[in-house]
Amino acid sequence: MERGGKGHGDFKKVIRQRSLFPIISTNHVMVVIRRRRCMFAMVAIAVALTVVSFFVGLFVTIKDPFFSRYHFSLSSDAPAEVHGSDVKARHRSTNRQAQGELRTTTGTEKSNKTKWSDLYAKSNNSSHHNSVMINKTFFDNTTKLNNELVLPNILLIGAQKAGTTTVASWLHRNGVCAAKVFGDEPSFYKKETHFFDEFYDKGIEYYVKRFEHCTEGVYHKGFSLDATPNYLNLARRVYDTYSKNVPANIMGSLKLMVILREPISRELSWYNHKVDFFRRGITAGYIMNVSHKNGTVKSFDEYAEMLKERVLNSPHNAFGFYVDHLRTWVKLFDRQQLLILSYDELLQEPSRVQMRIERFLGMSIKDEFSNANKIESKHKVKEISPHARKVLEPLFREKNEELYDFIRDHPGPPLEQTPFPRFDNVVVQSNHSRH
Ligand SMILES: Nc1ncnc2c1ncn2[C@@H]1O[C@H](COP(=O)(O)OS(=O)(=O)O)[C@@H](OP(=O)(O)O)[C@H]1O
Repeated sequence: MERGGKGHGDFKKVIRQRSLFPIISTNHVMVVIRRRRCMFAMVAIAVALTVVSFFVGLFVTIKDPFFSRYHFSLSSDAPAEVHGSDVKARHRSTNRQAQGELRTTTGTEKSNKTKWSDLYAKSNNSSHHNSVMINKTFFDNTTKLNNELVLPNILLIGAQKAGTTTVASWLHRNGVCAAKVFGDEPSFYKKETHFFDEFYDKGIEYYVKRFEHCTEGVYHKGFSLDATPNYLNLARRVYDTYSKNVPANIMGSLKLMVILREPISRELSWYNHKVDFFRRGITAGYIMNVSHKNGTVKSFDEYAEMLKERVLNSPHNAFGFYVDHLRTWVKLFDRQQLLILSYDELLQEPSRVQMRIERFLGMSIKDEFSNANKIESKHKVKEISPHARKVLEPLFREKNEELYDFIRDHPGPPLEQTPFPRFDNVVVQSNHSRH
């Protein structure tokens, strides 16, 4: 049926007729059209590829200075473990990202499955000693820090009175960069910056000032150390500061170390420290609780009674409740970043502690520990009385048990002592009689 105008059949016919004239057939036209479509598609793909490669190129150019400036530490290639927290899961994914970047950069690194033992074996190879990064990264362009941020990449977080001065000075003597001491500040700032406990409010610039010289190249290990033992209960602040200011892959190579000492003996050592300072006329607030109101010095028995009250009133501040603090660290940081050391081993077999630290950091040190920060005073209390023990043992017993379980259930780097020695199996008193 015709509806006015030409029907569909007529239209085809016209095309066919027109196509016959002068040279090309309809089939030819269709083929040409198809080829053109093909060509358009190919041109479109080519344009798209060009655009994509342009942006990839731009991205790599922007990132390139970053790659060339940083040496990635072995630990950024380490498998991350997650113990169920969101933060840790995020950390793991960023670690994977770092591994991806590392492979892109060098094309030679191993996959996620690289074993820690392999990494340690690699780190024994001298060519790897220098490949440990300095935590140095681009900072917010609006800061006045030359667009660089330098934070220490080893934190010795405690415990107070557990031989931290000995370990820190050994590392400093052997090429690990120490914090800068300004003007007439006391020299202990070289070891302990107290940023996270005392000067946190001063902001990151304050911390950076202490370590910015550590990029000068004279520190052949590429390591810088803050050994403030008061950080033990400040994991959250450390995590917040590093995670805000340092790329996740570099943050993953932060090395954390802690030395644990039997808590009652640690308290005795801290008591002796404070009494010594008090007798020398130093009256900082934290020292005053070793004295009575009339200015006489408390005995350790009296001090133990007071300590018990304080710990029960504010358990989260008790340094001797190691397990509580370690739980937080391990929630926020990868367990493989944290090396737990034993004071008793430091006392009895220092060379083994040295070996653990060397392997954990990936460096080799010929020098040995010397015995630092030992108080020599005729007033020093050397033995824990039965009374003080009776007061303090019940306070720490349960937490000690939790600690052993925790360390067993959360295995650390392979170089860590396993099993961790129970405090009640080892000599409880300090090194007084041994050195
Ligand atoms: N090599 C070695 N082996 C065993 N014990 C050692 C060693 N070096 C230091 N010490 C003892 O550790 C105590 C001081 O620890 P810290 O340096 O961490 O103290 S501080 O928190 O920095 O004030 C202090 O303990 P006490 O003597 O019991 O008070 C030091 O004597």
